[in-house]
Amino acid sequence: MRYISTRGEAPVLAFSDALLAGLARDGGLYVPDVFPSLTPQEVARLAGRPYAEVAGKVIAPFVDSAFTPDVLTPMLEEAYASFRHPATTPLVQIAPNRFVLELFHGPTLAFKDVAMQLLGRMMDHVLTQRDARATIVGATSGDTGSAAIEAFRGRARTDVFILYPAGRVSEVQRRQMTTVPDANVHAIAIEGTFDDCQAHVKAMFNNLAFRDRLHLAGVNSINWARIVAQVVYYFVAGTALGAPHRPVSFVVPTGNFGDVLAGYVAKRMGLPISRLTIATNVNDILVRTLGTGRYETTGVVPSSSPSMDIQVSSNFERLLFEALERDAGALRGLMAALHQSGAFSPPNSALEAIRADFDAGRTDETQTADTIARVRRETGYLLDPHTAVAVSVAERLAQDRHVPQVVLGTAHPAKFPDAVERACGERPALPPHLADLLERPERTPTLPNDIAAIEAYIARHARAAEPVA
Ligand SMILES: Cc1ncc(COP(=O)(O)O)c(C=O)c1O
Ligand SMILES: N[C@@H](CCOP(=O)(O)O)C(=O)O
Repeated sequence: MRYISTRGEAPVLAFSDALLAGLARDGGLYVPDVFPSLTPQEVARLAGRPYAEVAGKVIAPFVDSAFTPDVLTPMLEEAYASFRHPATTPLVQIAPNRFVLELFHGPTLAFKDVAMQLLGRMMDHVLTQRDARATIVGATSGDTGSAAIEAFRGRARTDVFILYPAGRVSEVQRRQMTTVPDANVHAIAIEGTFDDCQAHVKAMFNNLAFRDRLHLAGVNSINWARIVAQVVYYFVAGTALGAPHRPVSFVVPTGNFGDVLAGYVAKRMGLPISRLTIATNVNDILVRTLGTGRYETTGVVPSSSPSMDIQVSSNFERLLFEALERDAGALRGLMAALHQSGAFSPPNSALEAIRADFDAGRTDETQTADTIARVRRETGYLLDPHTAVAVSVAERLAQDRHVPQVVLGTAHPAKFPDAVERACGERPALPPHLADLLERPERTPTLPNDIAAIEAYIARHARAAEPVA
């Protein structure tokens, strides 16, 4: 399997190189040159198998010789042993034919742990093989940052620098990043939005001299390995509900488009997915795009589901690339328009291709709070605000009642205690391993929303930085 850039002008890479590369050198995102597929018999054999075993079968076609089964299998077993639920990602029924796929039983209580626990181990393995070091730079609206810090803390070959928007993440999310004492961890508050943080990360990758001098690597979902690891739970849930013998639909709380893109990859690999529904909060650029045909950024509005307060959805580029039938030149044109004017209009054929697989719906703040309160009252189940956004969209969809509908449960409600308490009067408690989080000392510099200041800070603290030539 080789990896090509969506913009068509970067070197073609093997998996291990794409793993360390982050953004492609032409500013694009790496994708496999072909999507591997599983036969219906192979899909059927995944039903009821342990999570790590399913992960081995789904991930194997994407990796290279650095991850032979004798390396990958123990790595997967170790990664998912860190989850607090024996099923790793259990399904919980909340209504007739509607299920929540709980993805938040990992160490930092959000779905990001599923991929990050593996990514940390994979990167360490490749860096050790090469006797190399890397400087990880990432942007977070709250959850990627804590998951990355947890996965990389204390690792000798990596320093991790996470940019988060000051004042725009929950207190629990911030403290999960700022209370980690390991010297290789740097959680940096930026006076801006998540979109600003993500733009700075991309700018650092596009500054080739800086990138090479610091040996930059990325752990956001610009990294293809993140997507692959997330494909696994679609197969786990789909086969538990009858695939390949019957189709399943998924409703996905969406921001940067990594999670729902993983569902699309699962479908391309042979999982019978009927519909993939993009669920957004009031930051609804993707809903507007599917509705009007125009992708147009507006200002980010803070919400009770802050991890989805995103306007520039990185992985939408990967879907557009497919919808444009892999025409990298056409994609470069759309991305140039986005850069110049903050908007673009994909051709009708691409929009139709997207609408053939995807629906989209938006949930406002009142609907989110009402959904948390009502579902708690009627079923006893406590939703976090991100999952509530998707449950609300799911309830309003015209749904084929013969197709099971799975809502991705992306975070534990205790990560957002204020929003949950405002909605339903109950304050969810943190699990025992985080019980004293609010008492732990914090360490977090604040930097201006300025790429020069950020690069200077990272260059000063990164152990992998080569001297300036
Ligand atoms: C809790 C939670 N739900 C949903 C999302 C949206 O996921 P994605 O960015 O993959 O679309 C995020 C952030 O990524 C998140 O942290
Ligand atoms: N919601 C995310 C934003 C970054 O998304 P990623 O999947 O590209 O890492 C977060 O919690 O940080």
